[in-house]
Amino acid sequence: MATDTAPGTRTSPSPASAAPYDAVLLYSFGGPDGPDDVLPFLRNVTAGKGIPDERLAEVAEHYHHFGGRSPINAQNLALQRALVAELGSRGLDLPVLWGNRNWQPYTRDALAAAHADGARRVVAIVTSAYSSYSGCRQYREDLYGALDTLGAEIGLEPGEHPLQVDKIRAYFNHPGFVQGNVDAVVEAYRTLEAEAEAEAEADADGGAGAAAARLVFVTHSIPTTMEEASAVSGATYREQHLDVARAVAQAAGTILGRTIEWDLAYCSRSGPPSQPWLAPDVNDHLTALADAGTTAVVIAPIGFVSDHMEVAFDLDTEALETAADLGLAAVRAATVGTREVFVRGLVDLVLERAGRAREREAGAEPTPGVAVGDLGPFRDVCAPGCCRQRAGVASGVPAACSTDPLS
Ligand SMILES: CC1=C(CCC(=O)O)c2cc3nc(cc4[nH]c(cc5[nH]c(cc1n2)c(C)c5CCC(=O)O)c(CCC(=O)O)c4C)C(CCC(=O)O)=C3C
Ligand SMILES: [Fe+2]
Repeated sequence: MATDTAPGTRTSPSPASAAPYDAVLLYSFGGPDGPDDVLPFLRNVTAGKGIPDERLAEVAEHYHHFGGRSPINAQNLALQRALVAELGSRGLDLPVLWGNRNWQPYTRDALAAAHADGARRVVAIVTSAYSSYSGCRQYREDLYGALDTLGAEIGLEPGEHPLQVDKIRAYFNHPGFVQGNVDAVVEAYRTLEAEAEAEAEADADGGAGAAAARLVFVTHSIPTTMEEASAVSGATYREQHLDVARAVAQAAGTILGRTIEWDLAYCSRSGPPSQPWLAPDVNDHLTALADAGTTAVVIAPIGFVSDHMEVAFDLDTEALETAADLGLAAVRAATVGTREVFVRGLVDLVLERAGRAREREAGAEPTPGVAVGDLGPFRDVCAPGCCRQRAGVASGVPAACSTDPLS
C-alpha cells in the first residue's frame, strides 16, 4: 500500500471533535481557602438543610485542624490543568473553566467568563462520580440558579439562559474511574505488604495479615430517604457503589493473584441522630472487623474523586486512628485525583457526550457509552424525578440537564 509516511513515523491523529461544545466546566463543591472563609462557607453549604449547630461547630474544627483551608481547591486546580493537557494532546484547545457551588470561584462567575469569551454550549464535568441528590440533582439545581442569575443580569426573560450547559453522565462505572481505583487499591496492598515485611524483619511475629488484608471501600453517607430517591436513575447510590466495589475488588484480586474479601462502609454522616443515614460508619465497621479477627485492612475511598476534607479528616485522621487503636494494620488507598487513566477517561466522556449530542441533533440513534460492571451507562440527560431528596416529592426547584427542569 502506498504511503507518504516513512515506516515508524507517527502522523498526528486528526483531532476528535468536541463540537457542539465550545467550553468545558469543571464543576465542583468548593471549600474554604483560609480560617476566615470557614464559617461563611459552611453557611453556604448548609443553608436550609437543618444541620444541627453542634455538627457545624464540629465540622468547622475539622477545617481549622488544617489551617482553615480545604485541600479541594488545589486539587481542582490540578485537575483543571490535567484536563487542559489531555485535551491539548488530542489537538483540542477547548477552554476548561472551574466553578464551584459553595465557594469561589463560583459557577456564575465561571459561566459569565465563558459567555464573555463567546461560549454558548458548555459541557460540565461534576466532581462527583455517583448519582444521588448530593452528587447529581443538587449540582443541577445550583447550575440552573447560576444560569438564571446570569440571564437576569443581561436582561433575558426569567427561565431564558444565555448558555446551554450539558453534563457528562454519572461516571462511577466508566472504565477510567474504575481502573484508577483498581490501580490505587493494588498500590495500597503493595504498601501494606512492604510495611509488614519491614516489621517482620524487626520483630518476628509481624506481618502475618497483610496478604489477607480485607478491603474496606468507603463513601459519603447520605440519608436513607435520599438513597431511596436515587433509585430513579436505575440503581441506587448504594447499588452504584456496590457495582464499582465488586469490579475493583475482582480486578485488583486478579492482579494480586488472590481473592479479596471486601465490604462497603460510610463516613461523614451529619444531620440529626434521629434521621437514618446509610451505615455502617467506617469506624464502627473497623471495630467489628477487629473483633472478628481481622488484622489488616486497605481503606479505599471510592466515593470521592480526590483527597478533600472528608478523606483528609474522616479517613486519614479519624479512621486511621481507630485502626491504630484496634491494632489493625491499615493503609488508605489513593483517590483517582489526577491519575492519567482517570483524566483520559474524563476527556473520553466529554467527547462521547459531544458525539451523542451531534447524533441526537442530526436525528440519529446515539452511540451507547462504555461501562464496566452490571449496571450499564447512566443517562446523559436526567429523567423526570431523578435524584430528588425524597422519593415522590418534587422540590419545586428547577434543575438543569434534565428533560423536565421542574420534575
Ligand atoms: C454524597 C456526598 C458527597 C460526594 C459527592 C460530591 O463530591 O459532591 C459530598 C461531598 C462533599 N461534601 C463536602 C462538605 C460538606 N458536606 C456537608 C453536608 C452533606 N454532604 C452530603 C453528601 C455528600 N457530600 C450530605 C447528604 C450532607 C448533609 C447536608 C446536605 O444535604 O447537603 C457539609 C455540612 C456539614 C456536615 O453536615 O458535614 C460539608 C461542609 C465537600 C467539601 C470537602 C472539602 O471542603 O474538602 C465535598 C466534596
Ligand atoms: Fe440524576
